Amino acid sequence: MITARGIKKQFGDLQVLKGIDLDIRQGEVVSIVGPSGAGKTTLLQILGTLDKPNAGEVSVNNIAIQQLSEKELSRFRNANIGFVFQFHQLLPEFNAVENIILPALIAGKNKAKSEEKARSLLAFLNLHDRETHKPAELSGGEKQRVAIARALINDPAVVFADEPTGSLDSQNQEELHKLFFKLRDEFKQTFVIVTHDLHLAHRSDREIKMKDGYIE
Ligand SMILES: Nc1ncnc2c1ncn2[C@@H]1O[C@H](COP(=O)(O)OP(=O)(O)OP(=O)(O)O)[C@@H](O)[C@H]1O
Repeated sequence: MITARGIKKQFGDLQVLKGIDLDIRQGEVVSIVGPSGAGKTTLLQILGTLDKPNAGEVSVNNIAIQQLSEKELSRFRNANIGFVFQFHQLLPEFNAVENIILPALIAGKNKAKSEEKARSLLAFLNLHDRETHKPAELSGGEKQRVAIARALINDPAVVFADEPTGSLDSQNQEELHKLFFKLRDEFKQTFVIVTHDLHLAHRSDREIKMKDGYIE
């Protein structure tokens, strides 16, 4: 479902990715682990089409990313890819439902239907009583679950998550782990997760270990 071949990336003189080949199948929870500076986030950004490699090719759902124009790429990304970051990046002035439906509105979907879907996602995430709460009125774990609902609103082929449990305590980390696996089991949702959380990595379907710009 995601194929990367010969990915290289450098920033100035620094060669961060030195030739990465990778295949990710639908319904897999894949963790990318490795020491700080190994290139994990850089790889995630390239797989997620947020950054371009200096060499190599990425395809998502059989679409070769480098062949898309910038406009086609943003449309493709919004429709096919969900993102979850360490810090939720919810908009403070919007409530949970309003935050979740933003990618759907950008994709031109019907507002009422999107709200209905946002509410059912919130119910699935055990947040049915938080629909009208703004981010400041939610706990860290709740904010992260709202961010996951936002990532899922357009039924993405894949969700990329960068340290999604990094700002959570162990109980909330555990809840988020369970949620990833529940979404995989019930919806065949694919996740690619950069993490220092080894408990999560060990429970994943696959652990990809990076070191110095290579996969070990
Ligand atoms: N935009 C950039 N410009 C210059 N250097 C960068 C840029 N992004 C990343 N780097 C450098 O590339 C290297 C790899 O960074 P990356 O964030 O991919 O590592 P990482 O494995 O995710 O590390 P961590 O676990 O600390 O988040 C680091 O040395 C970093 O400083």
